[in-house]
Amino acid sequence: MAARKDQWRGPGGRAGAAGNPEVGRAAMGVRSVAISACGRVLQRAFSLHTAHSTKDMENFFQLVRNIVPALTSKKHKGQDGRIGIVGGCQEYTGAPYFAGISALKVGADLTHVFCAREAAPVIKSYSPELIVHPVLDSSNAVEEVEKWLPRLHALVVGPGLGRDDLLLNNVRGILEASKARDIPVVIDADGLWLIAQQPTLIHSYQKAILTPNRVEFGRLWEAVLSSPMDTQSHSGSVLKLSQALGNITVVQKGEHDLISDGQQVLVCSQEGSSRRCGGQGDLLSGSLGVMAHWALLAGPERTNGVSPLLVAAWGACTLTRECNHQAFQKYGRSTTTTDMIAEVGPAFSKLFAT
Ligand SMILES: NC(=O)C1=CN([C@@H]2O[C@H](COP(=O)(O)OP(=O)(O)OC[C@H]3O[C@@H](n4cnc5c(N)ncnc54)[C@H](O)[C@@H]3O)[C@@H](O)[C@H]2O)[C@@H](O)CC1
Ligand SMILES: Nc1ncnc2c1ncn2[C@@H]1O[C@H](COP(=O)(O)OP(=O)(O)OP(=O)(O)O)[C@@H](O)[C@H]1O
Ligand SMILES: [Mg+2]
Repeated sequence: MAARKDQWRGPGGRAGAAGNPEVGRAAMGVRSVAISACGRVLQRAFSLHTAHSTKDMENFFQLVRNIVPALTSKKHKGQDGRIGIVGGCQEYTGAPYFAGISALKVGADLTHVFCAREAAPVIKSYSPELIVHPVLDSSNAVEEVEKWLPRLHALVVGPGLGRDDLLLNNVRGILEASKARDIPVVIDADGLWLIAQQPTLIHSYQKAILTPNRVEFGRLWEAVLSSPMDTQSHSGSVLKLSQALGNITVVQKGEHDLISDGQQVLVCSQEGSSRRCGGQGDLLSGSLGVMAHWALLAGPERTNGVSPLLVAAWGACTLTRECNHQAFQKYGRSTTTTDMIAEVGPAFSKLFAT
């Protein structure tokens, strides 16, 4: 049994070693692929869909490398990513910071955080690198954010947002405006709370990626599917939720990350660690914001026909878990998300250097 962030784990504190018996098991009509740390296919099961060859899947790291933009002296600031983070309230200032700084460390050029007024000075004080807009609880929040949308390549909605109705209402408007402009949106944390209240907000929007943890996944499931979840097949459940939401990309985080676009399910089992400090999901959503932009820019030709958002999600999951692994090697039980963020550069080079 995997440890949860808030779970007592007994003397020794070691993570349960047992693998998830369900991983790699295909639901009917699901192609499920588990990829090891070295990118080798561990298990595959096929039913209705045409398989990618084993070699294709071994090259999954290469697909991520293919979407990473070249560093050249010909570029100007902003070209490799201007990412917006929508979140940050009185209680939660760490989450939007983690998401924003992670996007920068992965390789975005600029990160804008749109947060509640009270949260802004705090978030600014963590880092001079984030551009912080204290607008999210203002009466004209949607217009204030909309002004920036033409300049943003992707939005990450939800880290540290909280569940205040005023903020959630404003985020509803921001999501509508982002969809109208065809901007990719990663929805995480309390952004998922909003989607569980109103799934139509995001239904069928092909540039949306949802990144629920297990509990957030359960909430979404209840909101959009009347049937009980199949606890025997997590990959089947992720596939089904994606389909019920109009084939948008869903990343279920956990001991193994399951990623689906309603057509197939990828499993990311990159070795992480048994340390489950809060904020790791924020690192993932921020990384995914920039990688989603890169993947869509690169297009399916660069991803061998695999959905660019699947490639981005697999890349961000692999990176987050590798950061966790590397930080844990150094700091063990005292590892925190800040330590993981310090590993983004080395981990990215190790996994995806071009
Ligand atoms: N430093 C910060 O500011 C942080 C703020 N955070 C924010 O805190 C707010 C609430 O986020 P929560 O994640 O607590 O969401 P919820 O309030 O929905 O709580 C989810 C609960 O589920 C538990 N859980 C997670 N994975 C589980 C699993 N696999 N099995 C069983 N239980 C599991 C968690 O421990 C948590 O208590 C969000 O706005 C989030 O962004 C978090 O991102 C953590 C860091
Ligand atoms: N049991 C586990 N073993 C290994 N890695 C895990 C485990 N659970 C989660 N992870 C990894 O941790 C990262 C964050 O997932 P998690 O479920 O902690 O998100 P979260 O609850 O949203 O985090 P946050 O505290 O930022 O809100 C993901 O990359 C996931 O792969
Ligand atoms: Mg979270």
